[in-house]
Amino acid sequence: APLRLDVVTIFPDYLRVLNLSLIGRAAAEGLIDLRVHDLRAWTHDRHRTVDDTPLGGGPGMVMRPDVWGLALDEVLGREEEGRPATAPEPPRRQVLVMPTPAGEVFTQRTAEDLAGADHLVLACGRYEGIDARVAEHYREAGVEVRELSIGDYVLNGGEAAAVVIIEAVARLVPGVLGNPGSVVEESHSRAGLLEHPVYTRPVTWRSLEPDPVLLGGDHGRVARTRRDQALLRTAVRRPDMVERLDPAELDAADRAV
Ligand SMILES: Nc1ccccc1-c1cnco1
Repeated sequence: APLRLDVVTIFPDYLRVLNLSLIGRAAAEGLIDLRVHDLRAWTHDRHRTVDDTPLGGGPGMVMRPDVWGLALDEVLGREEEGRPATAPEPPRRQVLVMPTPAGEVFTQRTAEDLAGADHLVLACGRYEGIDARVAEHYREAGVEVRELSIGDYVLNGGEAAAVVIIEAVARLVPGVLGNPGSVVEESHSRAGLLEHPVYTRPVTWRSLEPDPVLLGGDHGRVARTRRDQALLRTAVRRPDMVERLDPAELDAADRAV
């Protein structure tokens, strides 16, 4: 069955970018079942209100739990407040993903984990966030809830984070990428090093040339040069990654070249 992706947002148009290229084709090929929902469809009032002032005071607005509860019950297929469940049998792995600056950091490992789910529901919060009881309610109800940050910077809402998470996860779904080979050799995955610099023709460009080793046919030397470039780049740009390097893995990478 295709990976089902539901996104709930007050800016559904923001997610239209997902209909392009990779994800669009995968959806067209039935590998992914992407549905975007306007949260306001579940509002009760004429003004279609989704937020209110923070309890305890303070600036900004908080998104209401009652509106989110109705939306997520339906999208998760859960029976609540009188509506029968539509969750498919046998029970599949559902994950409620809530982008938030206060979340656990989303990494390639997280993407690999989420790619193994059957159904991802992404709740995109705006303003100061979604009432904390929403995550609490669904956790208590036994739903796998993942509050995820895509990095330490401030966005206006979860939509951009949702696009990032969906792209990183969807490309891991078998069949979505044309050439599965490219999924393996990538930054942040090969022996914990950054990707080496890449070059192509013309060999000389504005009097700049790549390391001549790359122009020879000695694949062993090319591989060693690339590993050295990856190590140097990682040491300069990501000292945090160098500390986490497992020397045994490095030796393995060494032996592999
Ligand atoms: N800043 C935000 C505001 C709203 C929803 C998500 C975020 C976020 C997610 N990852 C980093 O920031």
